[in-house]
Amino acid sequence: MLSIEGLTIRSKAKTVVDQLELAVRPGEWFALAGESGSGKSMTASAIGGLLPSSFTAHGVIAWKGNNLLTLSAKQRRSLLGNEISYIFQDYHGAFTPFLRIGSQLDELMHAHGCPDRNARKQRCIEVLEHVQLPAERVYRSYPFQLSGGQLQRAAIAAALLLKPQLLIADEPTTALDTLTAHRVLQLINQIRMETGISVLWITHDLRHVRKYADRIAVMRTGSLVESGETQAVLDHPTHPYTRRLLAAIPPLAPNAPARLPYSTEEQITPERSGLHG
Ligand SMILES: Nc1ncnc2c1ncn2[C@@H]1O[C@H](COP(=O)(O)OP(=O)(O)OP(=O)(O)O)[C@@H](O)[C@H]1O
Repeated sequence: MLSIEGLTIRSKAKTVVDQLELAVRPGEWFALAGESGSGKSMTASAIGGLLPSSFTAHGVIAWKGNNLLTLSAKQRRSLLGNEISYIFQDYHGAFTPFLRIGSQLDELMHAHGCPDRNARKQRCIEVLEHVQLPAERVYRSYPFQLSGGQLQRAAIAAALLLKPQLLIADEPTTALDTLTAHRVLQLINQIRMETGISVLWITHDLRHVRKYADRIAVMRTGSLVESGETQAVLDHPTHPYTRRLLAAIPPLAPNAPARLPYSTEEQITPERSGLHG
């Protein structure tokens, strides 16, 4: 469905993603994991053409027979929302502060070619209900009248409004408390099962990966170190970096051992980490 081949992202100063290969299948939840700065968000941004202007992307991001890296600005605008949409850690950024949620959702549909006012309202209410919000009230609310968890749900509603086939969720729960985060992940999973949408989930936190992700790819300093079925990778990580990430998961009880043994003497050599240059 989405296939990334030989993706390299660089600025004049540095290469932040190096020859990345991965594919997201229809309907699956794919986790792209790795610690801060490993290049996950840059990869996610490249898919929608959202890279900072000082960076260029090379390679292929194949989607429905097109290389997304070669789309025109107009083609990209039509793709975003309609076929591929995003939710981000900073859910406040999804909405303009002083416009009601309803008018912002309405405008999004209007801009994407839905002229019928009643049909727009109906779809907005439907999608707000789908993310389990009190739809009519939220439709009339300003962003600042909602809690963080409600606002992230509204951002998910905005992302789903035009019925995309791929949802890119870039650290969507980092700014939420644990319980709210858990509920948001459950909601995304429920939506995935109901709609068949694929989820590309960017995360530095492996705690929830086992529960939600079908497959996982682990990145380190711009390169892929390991990928496969989630259970196989987490139960039998082949790369020391993956073992280190797993060992960093806080144990459930204060005196419980870490999830997997990890030797601090285990060196991560450039060859094993997949680093180039
Ligand atoms: N706007 C930017 N300008 C310059 N460098 C950037 C910019 N955004 C990210 N970088 C650099 O690109 C590299 C990859 O960053 P990226 O945000 O993709 O990592 P990440 O794995 O998503 O980490 P995080 O979870 O912290 O966002 C890092 O070295 C980072 O410093």
